[in-house]
Amino acid sequence: MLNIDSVTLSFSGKSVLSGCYLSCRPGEIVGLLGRNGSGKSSLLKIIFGSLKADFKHLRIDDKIVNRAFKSQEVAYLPQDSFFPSFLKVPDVLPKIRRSLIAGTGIERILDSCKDKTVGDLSGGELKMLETSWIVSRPATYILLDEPFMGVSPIHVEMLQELIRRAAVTKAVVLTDHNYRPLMEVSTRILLLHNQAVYPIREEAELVRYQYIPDFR
Ligand SMILES: Nc1ncnc2c1ncn2[C@@H]1O[C@H](COP(=O)(O)OP(=O)(O)OP(=O)(O)O)[C@@H](O)[C@H]1O
Repeated sequence: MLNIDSVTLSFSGKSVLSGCYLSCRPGEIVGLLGRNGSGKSSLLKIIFGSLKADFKHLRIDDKIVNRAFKSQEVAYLPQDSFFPSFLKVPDVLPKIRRSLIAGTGIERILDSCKDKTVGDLSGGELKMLETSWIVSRPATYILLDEPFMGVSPIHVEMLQELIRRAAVTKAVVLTDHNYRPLMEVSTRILLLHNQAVYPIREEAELVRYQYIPDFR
């Protein structure tokens, strides 16, 4: 189980996170929502260890961890592309676990890109390649920052299936502003609001916290 609490973060004296917590165990998909600038990416980076918090208490499988990336137990997909554009797709494909993508539609799409470089891919193709690669890592804890961004609805469905398959043995934490697909795939939902984390049980609560408008 991954457990982070008491997260405090500020930039130039401006507080971003104050006493935040998050936990996730294999089999769970935790969806993290929050308005632009609420600190979702910062929280994921703090868990991964690429951003230093003012304070945090992180435990993975009951061990106190400072920088999770060192342990290889946590893998992180940043919001922006991280593969270099010159990388050849056929060099990435063998590192993707076929059992995770077979029959989802992603396998067919990625195989059709096997003569391309990363720079040739469309935004959606790139997201599918990167997400498939990250969930294929041996890490037990997978952090996904906006995996649905720029992905068309039919392909979002494929990514949801990929995430569900990964979560059979792993724990997944994901953020996204496509809140409906995020809510569909998540087993638990959290909202970052006013620097703190709130558990969300139903969509109506997102209206109350003014994350989504009241459509009524
Ligand atoms: N390196 C930095 N220096 C100064 N301020 C920063 C830095 N990184 C993030 N911030 C600020 O911290 C706040 C939280 O940013 P963060 O990227 O974590 O938000 P987010 O919830 O992921 O937003 P979005 O949904 O727009 O991606 C924002 O106000 C942002 O401007």
